[in-house]
Amino acid sequence: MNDYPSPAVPAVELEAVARSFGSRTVLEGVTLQVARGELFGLLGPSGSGKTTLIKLITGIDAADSGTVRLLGERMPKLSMFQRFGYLAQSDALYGELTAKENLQFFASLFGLSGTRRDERIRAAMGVVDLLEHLNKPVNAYSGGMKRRLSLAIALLHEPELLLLDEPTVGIDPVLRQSIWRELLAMRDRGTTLILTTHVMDEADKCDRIGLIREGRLTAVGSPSALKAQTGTDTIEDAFIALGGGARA
Ligand SMILES: Nc1ncnc2c1ncn2[C@@H]1O[C@H](COP(=O)(O)OP(=O)(O)OP(=O)(O)O)[C@@H](O)[C@H]1O
Repeated sequence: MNDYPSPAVPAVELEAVARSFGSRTVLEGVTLQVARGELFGLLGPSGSGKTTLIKLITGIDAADSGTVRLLGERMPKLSMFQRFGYLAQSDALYGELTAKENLQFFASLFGLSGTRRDERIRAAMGVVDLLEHLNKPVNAYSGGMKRRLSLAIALLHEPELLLLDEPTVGIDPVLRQSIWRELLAMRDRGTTLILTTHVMDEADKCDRIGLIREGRLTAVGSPSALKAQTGTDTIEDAFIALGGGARA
C-alpha cells in the first residue's frame, strides 16, 4: 500500500471554515473543494483573507471551526509537510548562505539526498532562471531573485500539491511568462496548484477561481463561467461585478 490517496480524494476540502483574530472575523463559512490536478486561483481585495486561508490549508495555522483536509488528511498535521510545496508571501531565506546552501538545507528537510538532490536543485533553479547565481550569497540577490529562489525551494521536492501565495510578485514580465509555462506544465503532469494573485491575466489561466471578499467565498467557477455569469468580457470586469472591488 502506498500513502497516496485515490484520485477520487480531493486535493483540498474545506468545510465551513472560520478563523478570527481577536474580535475580528477574517474567514467565515468557507466551503470549497479543489480537485487533484486542478489549477485553482484565489482572488480578492487586500486583507480579504487569502493568505489566512492558504495558511490554514498548509496547517501553519488552525481553523477555529470547520474542517480543513489536505489530500484526505485532517489538518493541521505535521507529517503532511513533505507532501506539499509552499511559497509564503514573504521570503524565508538564510541571507548569509548561498542559494545552493539554502536549497541543500531545504532538500534535507524534504528528505532529498545524493544525486537526486543535486538534480532537483539544478532543475528547480533552471525553472526560475537562477542557475548561474547558485553560488551567490542570498544577501547579494535582488528582491525578485529572492522571490524566484523561494519558488525554486517550493518546487524542489516535486510535491503533488503546490500552495503559492502571490508567486510572481516582483518578477519581470518575461520571466513571469516562463514561470507560468512551468506552472501550467506541472498542472498538466498532474500537480495540484492553488495560488493567490492580484494579476487578472494570471487568474484567467486558472481552471477555476474563487473570489474572496471580507472572509467569505463569494463566487467560484471557471474564468469563462464567471464572465458568462456576470455578462462581462474580462475577468477583471467579472471580478468587479461580483463585488471584488479595489484593493483596500
Ligand atoms: N496573525 C494575525 N493576527 C491578527 N490579524 C491577522 C493575522 N493574520 C492576518 N490578520 C488579518 O486578517 C485579515 C486578512 O489578512 P490576509 O493576509 O489573509 O489577507 P490577504 O487577502 O492575503 O491580503 P493581501 O492581498 O494584502 O495579501 C487582515 O485584516 C489581516 O490584518
